[in-house]
Formats: sequence, structure tokens, C-alpha cells
Amino acid sequence: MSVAFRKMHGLGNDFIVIDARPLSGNGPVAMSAARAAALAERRTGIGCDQLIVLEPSTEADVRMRIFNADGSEVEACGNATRAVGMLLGGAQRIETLGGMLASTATAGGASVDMGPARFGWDEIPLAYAMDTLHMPVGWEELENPAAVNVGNPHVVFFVPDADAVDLARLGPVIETDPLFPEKVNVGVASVTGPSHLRLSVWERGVGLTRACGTGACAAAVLALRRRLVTGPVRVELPGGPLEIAWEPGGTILMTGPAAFSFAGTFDEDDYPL
Ligand SMILES: N[C@@H](CCC[C@H](N)C(=O)O)C(=O)O
Repeated sequence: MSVAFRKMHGLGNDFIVIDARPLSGNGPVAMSAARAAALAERRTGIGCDQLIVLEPSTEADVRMRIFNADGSEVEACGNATRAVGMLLGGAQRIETLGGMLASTATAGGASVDMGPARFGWDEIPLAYAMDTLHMPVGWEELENPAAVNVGNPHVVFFVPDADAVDLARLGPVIETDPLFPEKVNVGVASVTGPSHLRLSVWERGVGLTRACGTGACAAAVLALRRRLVTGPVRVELPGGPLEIAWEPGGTILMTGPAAFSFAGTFDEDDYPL
């Protein structure tokens, strides 16, 4: 069976988007970790950081399933939520494993209400109790991080120069540390102005990406909690900037661009479940 897909990206964080809703032109599309990983593979498949499957929802306008490049199904993806919000247009309620999101399409992108930030050690989750705003842990020169769950788990290190950190080396070590029973997305952030951060992210299940929307939400919320910046926060990622607004007790509003790259088809038989 031939499956139609779109290739999209948010600040260079790229996605295969498969619309598997009735009337989409595709029938129901079965997805597994093996099929998602094979499609995401850049040399032998189509290639992407995340694979997105849109399905009907009984509670929202659409259900969005998110698979990392390694095939793992995860709870949240900020950049893909903007891409889907832009694709569907208008105002959309989007059901994800991480919670119910609300997107509003803008010219060239979307604003997304990403829901609340959760700070409890068991909500992130961590393996044992500790202060999640000043964590008494470290990996070589990366020390004293903060953690938050913004739909998915993030740990963020505030450093003098985010670009000077070898995240390709330390990222996978921290991602898979037993402190994080569900693994973790790893950010390094520098304060570059009163409301400005520079951020790089080692994504769980992917590696270094050009941008991570939930990573930007996590870094902004944690920098605000530590009073390193005032909001709204402009987070500069390797692929470009995102605007993040949050107040304690409220939900996170992320605004930024998304883009369509091309459309194509693949044959399900070439990507076994
Ligand atoms: N690229 C994303 C995050 C995707 C999921 C993440 N790798 C995880 O495993 O939680 C974004 O834009 O937020």
C-alpha cells in the first residue's frame, strides 16, 4: 500500500508527517518502532528527526503520535506541533501522549499552548528525590542542572558559553544515565541578554538537532524560575529563534516558524512493521 507523506521542519528540526485520518487520502497507517526507525534513517529511508502520524481523536481535533529517529514513541515535540498547527491552519486542539495542546496558526508558523511545566522529581521523572531546580549532580564540567517535564523530560545546564560545550560527547552519557529512568533530553543554555538565551539540545532518541521546541520551553521556564531572565524569553537555537512565554502556575506559550519542504509517497512493504 502506498502512503503519502509530507516533509516539514521547524527551524531545521525535520519531520515526516503522515496524515492517517479518514478523508486524508491515506487509509489507517500502522506504525511500529521498527518502521518509524527505518523511515527516519537518512541513508536508506526518507530521513527525519521525528516521524509524526496524525490520527482521528475523540477528544480533540486531531491526535498526534510522535516517534523519535530511533523509533521510540514519545510524548511531546514542540517544533512538530507548530508544523502540524500550521498544516491544519486556524485553531486546533491536538491530543498527544504528553497532554492536550492548543495551536493557533500564524503567518509562517504557529503559536502553541504547550500546557503546564511540572517540576516534581517523580514527574520528570528522576530515579530518586532531589531539588530539581538545583540538582546536586554533575557530569565532568556540566554541573548543577535543573530539570522539568514540559510534556517530555528535560535537564538543562546553564553555562557561560553553550557553544563551547561538547554536547555530542556528553549528551548521550547524560541521556542514558540511570538518574533518568525514561532517559532525558539534554540542553545547555547561556544567558545572552535580559530576556535572551542561547541553547543547544541533545535530543533523547535522536542526538543533536538544529532546534528543539520543548527544549526551548524547558530552558526558558527554568531560566525564569532561577531568575536568570525576565519573560517573554527569546531562545536562540542553532536553527533560529523561538519566543517562549510562561508565568508560574500557568501554561507555556511557544511561538515560532514552521515550513513545508516536499511531499512524497512510500510503499508500506518496503518498511516492515
Ligand atoms: N524535537 C522535539 C522533541 C522531540 C522529542 C524528544 N526527542 C523526546 O524524546 O522527548 C521538539 O521540538 O520539542
